[in-house]
Amino acid sequence: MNFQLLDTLRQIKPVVLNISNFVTVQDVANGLSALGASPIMSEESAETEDIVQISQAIQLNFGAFTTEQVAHIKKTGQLGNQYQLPVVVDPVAVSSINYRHQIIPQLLQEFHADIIRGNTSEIATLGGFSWQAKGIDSADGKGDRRFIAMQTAQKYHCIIIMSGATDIITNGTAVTQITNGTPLLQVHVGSGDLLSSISAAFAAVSPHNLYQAAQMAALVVAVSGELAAQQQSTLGPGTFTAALLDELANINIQDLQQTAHYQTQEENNAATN
Ligand SMILES: Nc1ncnc2c1ncn2[C@@H]1O[C@H](COP(=O)(O)OP(=O)(O)OP(=O)(O)O)[C@@H](O)[C@H]1O
Ligand SMILES: Cc1ncsc1CCO
Ligand SMILES: [Mg+2]
Repeated sequence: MNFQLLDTLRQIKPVVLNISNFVTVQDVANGLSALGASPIMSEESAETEDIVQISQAIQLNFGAFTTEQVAHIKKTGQLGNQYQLPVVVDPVAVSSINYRHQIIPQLLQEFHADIIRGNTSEIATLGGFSWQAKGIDSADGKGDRRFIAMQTAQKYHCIIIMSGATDIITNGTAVTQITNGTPLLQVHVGSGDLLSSISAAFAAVSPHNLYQAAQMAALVVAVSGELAAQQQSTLGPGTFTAALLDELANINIQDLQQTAHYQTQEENNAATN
């Protein structure tokens, strides 16, 4: 785990281009900004290439798209690949809605996603596994989440972040499991979207080691949520939202080291298991 990436992110303040959904766009912008990155959002295809040229990473959220936005996402993803920026995809509700189940795998053929971040059912669906979902949320299911995440990473040649009470990060061979967090993150709509955008911010400052970027993104969100839930001022989902933003701004390497609960399995071991 490369904790130093947190300070690097704050020094560089990478510009992260987000195609966000209209539900969580402000959470994503404010969360990125609180952490120390520089968010920019856009819905206009005519300006996409200009914005890609001033960005250090791209996050494409498939939360609520129109036909025009599908074309915009495709163009942005392709330009991201062309300009060699890390591209993060969030396949919101791909498991629950047939239309998305058709469109999202197609989009993933049109450009390469470097990191895909989704909940268990979203990642399982992309990987070709079945897992119950309820709207935007994952539902209970039986299966080996670690195996599903690894297979999906191999299928898409990317890093997978499968979020949940335990976050699983994998490049297809090495695996990290993070058990930090709080059920309030699950209640807060958009904490997954925020994690996806923060993954892009870390990818921007660790472009040659996206696995480390994904590890840090998942750890920072989970630990910030856990510490926010412990604040005396946190009474429920409303106050949690404010406390989460404060924690994202205040969290430092020492907090992470003291609070982190994770296990890693490196490539050599993973290959034999
Ligand atoms: N039961 C839980 N306990 C602790 N942390 C959780 C729990 N469920 C989710 N989290 C944390 O919440 C964050 C978002 O993960 P989640 O799987 O809820 O994403 P999501 O379903 O895509 O969310 P959304 O669609 O609302 O953006 C992650 O940091 C994850 O660790
Ligand atoms: C609630 C909701 N509906 C479409 S996107 C979204 C936010 C989670 O991504
Ligand atoms: Mg989601």
